[in-house]
Amino acid sequence: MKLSNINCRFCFLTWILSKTLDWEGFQHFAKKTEVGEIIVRFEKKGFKLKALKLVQVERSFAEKHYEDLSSKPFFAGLVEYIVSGPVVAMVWEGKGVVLTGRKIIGATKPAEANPGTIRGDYAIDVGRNVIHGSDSVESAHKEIALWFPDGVVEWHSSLHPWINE
Ligand SMILES: Nc1ncnc2c1ncn2[C@@H]1O[C@H](COP(=O)(O)OP(=O)(O)OP(=O)(O)O)[C@@H](O)[C@H]1O
Repeated sequence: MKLSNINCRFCFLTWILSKTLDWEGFQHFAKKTEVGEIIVRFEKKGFKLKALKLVQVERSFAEKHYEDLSSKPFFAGLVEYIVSGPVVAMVWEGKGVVLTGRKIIGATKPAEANPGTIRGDYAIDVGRNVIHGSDSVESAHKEIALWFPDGVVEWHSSLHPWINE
């Protein structure tokens, strides 16, 4: 499936980071933060899941993903965090999903994130803020191409007319 088939005005890439190094740790994290619960937040809103995978990210891949932040003092720690365990990468589609998705995720600093947002509910430290979301349609295009080079899944939801005007 070619990315050009997607209306990327509505594309959004997000992932959930594990907190510890091993799989057991990830399961603990998943239990603590309920990865499924996080997915449900996007589903309940009415967004459509277009791709999902669990991956152990290579350091070079993490550096590529965060290349725009390479001059930041926290860059090394950020890369360390993302490679420290498996990552759940997802593509969500829907009207305004980039903007709304970032509201669902909450402010970068969990202390400033409202309760009810993912970071407000599941995180404390900025360097462990659990989840990432593309900050613009342009970066969503870039990130989807990086994370899902084979494309995403095109499917039709029977709920579409009940959610969208
Ligand atoms: N001062 C900081 N100290 C440690 N880590 C930070 C700091 N600022 C940002 N980060 C980490 O770098 C990530 C990317 O920072 P950015 O400024 O792009 O924030 P963001 O757009 O809210 O986050 P994201 O792109 O991950 O959704 C943040 O999500 C956070 O994990």
